Amino acid sequence: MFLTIKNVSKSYGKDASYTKVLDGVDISIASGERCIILGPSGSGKSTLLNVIGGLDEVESGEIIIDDVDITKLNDKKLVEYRREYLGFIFQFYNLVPNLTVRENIMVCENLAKKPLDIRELIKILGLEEHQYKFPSQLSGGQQQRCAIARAIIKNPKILLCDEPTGALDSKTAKDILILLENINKNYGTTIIMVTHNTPIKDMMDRVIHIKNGKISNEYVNKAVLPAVEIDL
Ligand SMILES: Nc1ncnc2c1ncn2[C@@H]1O[C@H](COP(=O)(O)OP(=O)(O)OP(=O)(O)O)[C@@H](O)[C@H]1O
Repeated sequence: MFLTIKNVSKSYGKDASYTKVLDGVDISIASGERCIILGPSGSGKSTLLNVIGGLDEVESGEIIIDDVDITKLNDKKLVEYRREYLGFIFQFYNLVPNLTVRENIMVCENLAKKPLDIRELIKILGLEEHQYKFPSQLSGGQQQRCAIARAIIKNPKILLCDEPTGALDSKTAKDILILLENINKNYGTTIIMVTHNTPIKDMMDRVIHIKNGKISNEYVNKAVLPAVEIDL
């Protein structure tokens, strides 16, 4: 498998404040797969995404990507891994406010070994007419499209999405899902998404439910719906 999470555990705090957040999590994800992680609030979804993203350390277990256990990497190697393999999208865009849309994307383009063509990406994401605007001059959906462009410009193998549609109305959310579907098709990007928006599961290949830090249910979707047919 391309990405294998083996017996990963993590906890926070000590004594009375001790919380086991991830408890022996095992997941395997193929390259180019679209995977959704669902679960109640506080079940450990974001923590799981953060450990895959190397933003948070595991307590025990392994996270193996292309045969490399990233939990064993030193800081320098971890930065390289993030740079080469990962793109992140969050609920609240996290754009640099005093840079234009194009400049926000260029910051990440400059860090990449083999970036995608910025003009093509701006076009695919429908940002041509907005590229010289600042984030404060954009709607939420436009800001999220810019955040996607910024995450994708370096052509990462894995796109980690934490509630990417959480701040958007249902029409704009669907537009974003269609874009993510296109990116997965065009570039073969593996997508791992955490969300409370359950209907999104119907457009994903692998569905994982997490409860109290454990996988409570996991299956591969037999009939995946196109994003345009998702009823949000
Ligand atoms: N830095 C931290 N220090 C202490 N506890 C933490 C920390 N980060 C997360 N937690 C705890 O870990 C648990 C899981 O948090 P996490 O954010 O992964 O859940 P989640 O499933 O993503 O929740 P939500 O759907 O509400 O975003 C929660 O009980 C949370 O309070």
